[in-house]
Amino acid sequence: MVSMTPKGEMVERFLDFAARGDVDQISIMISHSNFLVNECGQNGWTALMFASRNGHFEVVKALLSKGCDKSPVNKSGQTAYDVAKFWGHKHIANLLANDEAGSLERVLPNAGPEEQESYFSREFLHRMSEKRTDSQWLAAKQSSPETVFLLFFNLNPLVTAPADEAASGGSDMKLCRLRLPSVEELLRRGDTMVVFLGVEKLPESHSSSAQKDGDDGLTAWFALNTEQNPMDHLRSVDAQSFFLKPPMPGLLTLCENDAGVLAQARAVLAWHSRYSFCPTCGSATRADEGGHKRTCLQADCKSLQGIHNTCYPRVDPVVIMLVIHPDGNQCLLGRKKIFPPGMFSCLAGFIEPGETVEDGVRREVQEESGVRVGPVQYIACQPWPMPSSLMIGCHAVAVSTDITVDEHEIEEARWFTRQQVIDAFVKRGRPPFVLPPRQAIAHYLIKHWIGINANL
Ligand SMILES: NC(=O)C1=CN([C@@H]2O[C@H](COP(=O)(O)OP(=O)(O)OC[C@H]3O[C@@H](n4cnc5c(N)ncnc54)[C@H](O)[C@@H]3O)[C@@H](O)[C@H]2O)C=CC1
Ligand SMILES: [Mg+2]
Ligand SMILES: [Mg+2]
Ligand SMILES: [Mg+2]
Ligand SMILES: [Zn+2]
Repeated sequence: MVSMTPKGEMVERFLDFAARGDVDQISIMISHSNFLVNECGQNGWTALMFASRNGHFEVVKALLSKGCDKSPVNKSGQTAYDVAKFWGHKHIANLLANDEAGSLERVLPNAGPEEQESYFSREFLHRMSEKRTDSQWLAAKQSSPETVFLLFFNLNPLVTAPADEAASGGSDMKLCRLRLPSVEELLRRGDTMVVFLGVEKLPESHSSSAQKDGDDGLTAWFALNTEQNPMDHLRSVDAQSFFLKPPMPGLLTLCENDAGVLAQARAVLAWHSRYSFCPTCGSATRADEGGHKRTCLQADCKSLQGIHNTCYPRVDPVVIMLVIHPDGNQCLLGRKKIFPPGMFSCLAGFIEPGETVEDGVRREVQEESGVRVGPVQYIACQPWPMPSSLMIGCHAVAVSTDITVDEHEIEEARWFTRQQVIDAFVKRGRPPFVLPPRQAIAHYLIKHWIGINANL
């Protein structure tokens, strides 16, 4: 074993405290030996990287307050920011990114924009997928008075309008959070689909004090769907509540938190309502794993051997793209017949088997508009729960400009100048077209293009 100098030992001890989140020890050691904040250990990691790896927000804050350098990279070329981002500690990544020169750009000079939160994407529950197979835990949660139930009737969620609906323009609708007494009767009915969504995220300071009596103190959420009007079976439900329909534009009126949980719940419930029979052999199936799996009841069915994606909720990838003219100053937008009058949006289409995102973008644009596309860059994505798409948003550069629309799909496609797009955003004079709603990723892709070019 290689023997260490006293300084080396001190550094390793310091890094260990950072990795374990011991903010008190970290502060004491820094007060004597400030140089420690920028030291790295034998594996090339600094204290900031260890704290970022393990999600120790307070340690990261303490290190930064002592002038710690955020730019060093480990042997894989990752900064503390990259480490935090990779392990999903968004709050730490944000803290580290608020910086004159973003470290991501230094390491990956061609990196795209920061991860973008979109409508339908906010995760305020912790999914706790490891509990889906714990039927005892799930049953206990289903009969707990703390548990929250969301109710859907034919995939339409039960909501309440905000008290000052006039002031909010009918937006910010809330999903009704029902408790056990309201839904007890529905839960007993065999035709109610039940899906475990997750548990409320706990503040970092949460201790294990709530764990007495075998209760873990976690508030679970479930989604229920019925295909028969459940109103007769509900108890003590707010008289103002109602089932929101149709999905478009109804689902776009929810508040941001609720849109996120709705996207998860509705996509899984829609899958159950469309896949009641086994896609492999046509037999009846049973919902398992808290509603995240369907198992065929036919003992010799192929779907029971190995892992089959037919047994799990589906997500359909869709590319959606803003195509930019070779002159850099115009973008291509199209309209479908079903769009509201005057609205133009980004072209979009389902990815086909064996296709990359880039090839999907090039094919769909050519099919729908006749325009040929060169470089494609990923920008952001959005779950789209109608019924269960994942919109993969890109910018793409055209290499030809003549338009021939596919009339089956698109009524009209046109190049719009940057000025026309800005006029549509600010609704100045008589804008040449209406933008898609702000909740749609198409809106963000267009806005992002305008932002990119703002100073040119
Ligand atoms: N969030 C947003 O900003 C926007 C979302 N969208 C969504 O993107 C989705 C796809 O866009 P489209 O232009 O309709 O796709 P598309 O251009 O591929 O054409 C739709 C046709 O593709 C076929 N298809 C292939 N795979 C399919 C699948 N897995 N599910 C259903 N149909 C499939 C069907 O024949 C369908 O009529 C739509 O569901 C739409 O709601 C579309 C535009 C904007
Ligand atoms: Mg399309
Ligand atoms: Mg298409
Ligand atoms: Mg298509
Ligand atoms: Zn089967």
